[in-house]
Amino acid sequence: MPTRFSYEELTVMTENFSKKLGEGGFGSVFEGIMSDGTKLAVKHLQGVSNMKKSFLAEVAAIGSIQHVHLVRLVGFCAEKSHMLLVYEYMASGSLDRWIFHGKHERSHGMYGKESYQTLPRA
Ligand SMILES: Nc1ncnc2c1ncn2[C@@H]1O[C@H](COP(=O)(O)OP(=O)(O)OP(=O)(O)O)[C@@H](O)[C@H]1O
Repeated sequence: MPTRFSYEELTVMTENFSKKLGEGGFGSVFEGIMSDGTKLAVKHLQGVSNMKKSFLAEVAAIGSIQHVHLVRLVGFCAEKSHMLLVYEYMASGSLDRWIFHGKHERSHGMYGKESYQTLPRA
């Protein structure tokens, strides 16, 4: 099961949500670092404050999935109206970039060998 973090812990891990990685359909994603140095992606969900029950059910379902080709849900936070998801950090960027442009860009050598090798987990 994923770890339950307090909002305070995630605020510390993301240095007050200061490093934005991107923006998704449900809110912004921020870089976080755990005390052991592990990098994380913290997704701060917006407009879901009345969905706490479904949120927790989803977390339990997604949190039980572990697959080499899927980004792992490390933890979550559901505190008052704050709902956040904590994922392992993916260094290769957005999946759409790989789906729509990956082949073309790779063939032109825009990504290093290392990025190419991480493709199955991107
Ligand atoms: N695990 C991650 N590691 C690193 N960056 C991430 C991670 N998850 C998301 N991001 C960054 O945050 C951006 C938004 O991600 P998010 O998953 O919220 O959006 P999305 O897939 O575009 O849309 P949706 O919210 O509809 O799923 C991504 O494009 C990426 O740059």
